[in-house]
Amino acid sequence: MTELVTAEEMRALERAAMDSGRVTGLELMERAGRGVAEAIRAHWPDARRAVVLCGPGNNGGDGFVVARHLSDAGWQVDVLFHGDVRRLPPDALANHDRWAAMGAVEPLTLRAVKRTGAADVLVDAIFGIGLSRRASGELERVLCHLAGYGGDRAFLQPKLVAVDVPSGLDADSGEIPGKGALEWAPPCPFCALTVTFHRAKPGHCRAEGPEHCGKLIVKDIGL
Ligand SMILES: NC(=O)C1=CN([C@@H]2O[C@H](COP(=O)(O)OP(=O)(O)OC[C@H]3O[C@@H](n4cnc5c(N)ncnc54)[C@H](O)[C@@H]3O)[C@@H](O)[C@H]2O)[C@@H](O)CC1
Ligand SMILES: [K+]
Repeated sequence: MTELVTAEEMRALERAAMDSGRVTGLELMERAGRGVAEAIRAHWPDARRAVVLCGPGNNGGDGFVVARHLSDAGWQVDVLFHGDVRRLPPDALANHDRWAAMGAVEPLTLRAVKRTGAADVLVDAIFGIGLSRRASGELERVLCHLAGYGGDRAFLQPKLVAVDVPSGLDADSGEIPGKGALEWAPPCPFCALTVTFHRAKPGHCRAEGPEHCGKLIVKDIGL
């Protein structure tokens, strides 16, 4: 079994690499997003339409990078964003702005996600290792829908790729914070593919992780 790193160890590795001046956060995000776009094009070679769901942090930042790389490869890409642009971390804001100069950014709502039926690929860039509690409100409704609430799992799962971690899954425990035992559809998508960075995290390999991750690809981002 190759070595696993926890979310905290990953953050420490990223911080050390940035503090050493070897790499910037923006370059790490570029490598991460580019790696996800490469994995998507390899997994869905005939696809040409993607919808990227971006959350309020750097996982969303990766999503904006993925959108730009797929668009540059000739894909038709729509981006749905949940959050306050003014509160995006700097690297995510920079990539939001780069994307916004080439494509639209629409609000991430359940209605907007349901309209994406024609997309070949749905990119989950809502939460990564920064998830700290159960998602609530519109995000919870979106994540339950992506989990197949109402019977759409067989339709949605083959299209879903998670950036770093399926949103709603704890990257260390592999649990879904706040998921009740009797819950039919957890607020966390079942994905065909998950693309993570540097090393797999414990949550990819234990508890509910494997079923929600699908095929796991680990991309080197030069840490
Ligand atoms: N330089 C870096 O830090 C890099 C980070 N990367 C990406 O950044 C991700 C981590 O980014 P962040 O630490 O910003 O966190 P996330 O983007 O995973 O989460 C976004 C934000 O959501 C908020 N949040 C947490 N749980 C929530 C909930 N239940 N409801 C609503 N909001 C909630 C938190 O404030 C968190 O900052 C990684 O998973 C990876 O995808 C990669 O780009 C590699 C480089
Ligand atoms: K994610």
